Amino acid sequence: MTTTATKVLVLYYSSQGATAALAKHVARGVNSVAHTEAVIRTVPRVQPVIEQPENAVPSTGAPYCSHEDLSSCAGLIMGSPTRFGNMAAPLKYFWDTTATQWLNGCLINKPAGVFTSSSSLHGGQESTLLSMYLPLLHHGMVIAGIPYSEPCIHTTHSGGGPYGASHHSHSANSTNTSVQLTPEEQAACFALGKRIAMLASKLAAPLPHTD
Ligand SMILES: Cc1cc2nc3c(=O)[nH]c(=O)nc-3n(C[C@H](O)[C@H](O)[C@H](O)COP(=O)(O)O)c2cc1C
Repeated sequence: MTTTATKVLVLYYSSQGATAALAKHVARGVNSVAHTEAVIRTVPRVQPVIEQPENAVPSTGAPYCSHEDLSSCAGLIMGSPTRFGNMAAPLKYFWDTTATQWLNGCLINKPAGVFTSSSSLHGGQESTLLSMYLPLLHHGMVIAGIPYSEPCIHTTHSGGGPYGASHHSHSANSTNTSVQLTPEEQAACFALGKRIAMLASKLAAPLPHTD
């Protein structure tokens, strides 16, 4: 990570690996923009207190997101599995710890986008994407989806739409998720990452001086 790069936070939760696969392609899109770098972060599972709490550092995969990651990013792209048409509890729990960041306004005017994975095609991808917008709007972020100028949005037969990137994991039961993304799903992730990175670069640029 160079100190001059514009950082775009790719924040996701994934239990079976599909949303993690989407995050990699989103990050690829972010990194395709000059002087912009993806910072990939996850969040711990939420567990009942009678169970063993998570370790402070994950044994594999992306590091856990810190509040410093929020304040230092120039843009944010959030991904969650669809859980009953909504974002997964670990991400909601993370946002519930961000009252200080809401008060100090560290995310205001920064661009944000979202992505999801669901097992059924009409099982709530769009409602999940919209549910993820809510905390981002409360934090004052500028929401951006995927425009119809992207060919993948027209040709996809599974995930990807104007609300954000997505994946149809096809599993009949939620324990057998497919992480194989179609070319259109990959393209939608890339387009979303690239768009948020371009917006972050522009919005992070110093404003012209006026008297
Ligand atoms: C508690 C729970 C609720 C779920 N709710 C939905 C749902 O509403 N609609 C749907 O299509 N899939 C639902 N799923 C399936 C997951 O969204 C799907 O398997 C997804 O691809 C998992 O992503 P991951 O591999 O990143 O964990 C649910 C899974 C679980 C465990």
